[in-house]
Amino acid sequence: MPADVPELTREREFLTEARAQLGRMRERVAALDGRYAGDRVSADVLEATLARRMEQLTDDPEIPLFFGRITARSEGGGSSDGTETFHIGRRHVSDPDGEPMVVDWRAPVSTPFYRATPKEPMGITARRRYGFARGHLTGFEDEPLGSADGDAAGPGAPARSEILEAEIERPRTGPMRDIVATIQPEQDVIVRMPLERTLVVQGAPGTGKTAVGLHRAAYLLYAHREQLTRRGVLVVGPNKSFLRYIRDVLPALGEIHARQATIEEVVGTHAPVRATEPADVATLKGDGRMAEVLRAAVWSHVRMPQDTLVLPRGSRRWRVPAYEAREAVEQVRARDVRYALGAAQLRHALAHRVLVQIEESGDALDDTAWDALARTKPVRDYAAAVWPAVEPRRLLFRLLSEPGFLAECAAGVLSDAEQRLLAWDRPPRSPGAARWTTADLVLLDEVADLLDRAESVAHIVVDEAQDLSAMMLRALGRRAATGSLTVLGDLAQATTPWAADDWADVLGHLAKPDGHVEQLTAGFRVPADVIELAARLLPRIAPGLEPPTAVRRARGQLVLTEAPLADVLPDVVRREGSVGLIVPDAAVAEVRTVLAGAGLTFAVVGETDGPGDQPIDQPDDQPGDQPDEEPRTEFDAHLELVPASLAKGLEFDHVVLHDPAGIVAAEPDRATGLRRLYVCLTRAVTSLVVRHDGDLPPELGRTD
Ligand SMILES: Nc1ncnc2c1ncn2[C@@H]1O[C@H](COP(=O)(O)OP(=O)(O)OP(=O)(O)O)[C@@H](O)[C@H]1O
Repeated sequence: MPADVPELTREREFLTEARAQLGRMRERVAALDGRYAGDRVSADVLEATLARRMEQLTDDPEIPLFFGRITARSEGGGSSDGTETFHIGRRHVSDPDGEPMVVDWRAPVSTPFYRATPKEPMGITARRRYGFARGHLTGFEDEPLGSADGDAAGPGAPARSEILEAEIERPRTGPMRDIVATIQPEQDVIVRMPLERTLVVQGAPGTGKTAVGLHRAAYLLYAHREQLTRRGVLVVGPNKSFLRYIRDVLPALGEIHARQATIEEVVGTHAPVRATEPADVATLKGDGRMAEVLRAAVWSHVRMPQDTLVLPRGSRRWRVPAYEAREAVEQVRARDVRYALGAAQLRHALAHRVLVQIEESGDALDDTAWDALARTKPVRDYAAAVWPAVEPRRLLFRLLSEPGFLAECAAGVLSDAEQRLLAWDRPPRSPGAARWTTADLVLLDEVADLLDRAESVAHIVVDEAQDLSAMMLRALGRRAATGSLTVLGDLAQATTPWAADDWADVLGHLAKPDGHVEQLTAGFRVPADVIELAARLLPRIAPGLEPPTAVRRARGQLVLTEAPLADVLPDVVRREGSVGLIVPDAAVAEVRTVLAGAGLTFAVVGETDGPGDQPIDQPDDQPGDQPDEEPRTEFDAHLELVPASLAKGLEFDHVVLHDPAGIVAAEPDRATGLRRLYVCLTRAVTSLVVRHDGDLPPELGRTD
């Protein structure tokens, strides 16, 4: 970094001034209040808007207000050399005249900060990056990119940036942080893709998929603020621990209006999950063919009318003969509407036939007569007998407990053996007594959508999407029916028996066949030596996929040892940065005792409840509820004990991987076991110790 002291002083003064202006903007917002709104509803709306603004303007002194600056050729205005500068930060700050002091990283003017190269300077002549330590400006680095008269600085790659490298190499602690200061060009292209685009981001471990997906959500919320806050943004992650791990990223970017949920929570409105089931049953329930079975089951309720509808009115009785009623049913069915809407339309179609007869008899009826006729008891009863109401739980209960009904609905779709697999061994007494599984909830969600169209949000970011079944993907796809999705995943990290092995299939199940696949290849997490070890599994678990190219300078420390855990840990735990001890799920209890015996303090991933479970768009208005000293999530601990099944998506500075053979053996088949091992091996940022009992999986090859 250059020791340009006067310039550094100027930048520090600018920072102080920008902070003061941000404070002024906050005060102005705080001085406004909902009382000035005309009525109660607009007062609530205004208050909520103000609360959001306040949140955005929160100036955490530890978080740099800006992290970069670009010098752009100016068209009129600007300084005497024909350029103007823009400081780029997490949020917009303006001076009392409304002139921007810091521009939001998402504003179009900021794009060249992320993407300009000496070859394609995008209208800027220089890029500056700032170094900060605990919110204090420590230095800056300049990179010339082109001349003021429009010439490129020359061919070649962007200059090496120490600040960028320091950020990438920084020791990891606590939950996930934003990467807004160092988003790379190929990542930025994904972040700023148009809202209408559904994307799949395939990338090896640590290539920044999660980070990119969250920054894309923040970008879209900025670029389409009104539409997205009104229609909603949903972030779907693999489990609650993972959601706790990422929950601070969007708020740090000033965004609090995104719901974060697991797939179980997304479909959980129908019933609670109360049971698990064998993998083959869950896999079959997740198969896309189940959608056909459920559709047949729902529509099997419609019966062709056999009787005349008789509607007494005054002294007369009006009749709709069965053949006319059948015609009405056929016409409604041909419209291909949702089942519940079809029922309403049938009532109206029957009522219409009566209405015509009454009018032909010379009776004058007013505008409300049609509706009123449709609501009469004879019409409702007749329609309900022909087109009965369907309740999702009752329907699934019948399918899983009545082999005859299942056979009727699954004919030509599921084999006899598959039908036997689906059927409950010991059916519960009633739908209310059923112990539903996650896969059942997804089926209930499909039924609910066959009855009544699910509401769509504007955008869904779904992480670890390779692990979702076809039916789960359909549940998400319909929630983005009028919106779009950002789908993040890595086929090599698939660990569910129903996982996808092709992104085109995933897009098909999401009903977004035109979505397209982007790849990220630069690995920001895993050091080269560790990648080399993990990549030995790739030919076996995902033959077509490449390992990431490590961008970390340090090759990392990799140790394979048979020493007891109690001997390995103390040395690792003394190091700077977070430590993750990944063990087979079944070994958690035993290892917990070892850790306690060694006098080590630790948290267990997956065991934190409470605040982390709340979707972040729910106002957290009892800040005093949690004792100060209580960690907000398990990720505030220095040492974390991680069951292998919860390691996905997480990272730690130092990882001790205990019993790789046990991790592989815990899965239903070897390929899934090796993929689980691949996930666990790729959590380390700086060092990895693999502790084994001389039984390393042979697929890891020679390790000496
Ligand atoms: N441009 C970047 N600058 C600095 N750090 C980055 C950048 N991109 C990603 N990272 C860091 O790399 C690490 C891995 O990122 P992330 O968890 O998003 O990867 P991933 O592809 O989702 O990994 P996995 O497949 O294991 O879930 C994180 O610490 C993230 O902050």
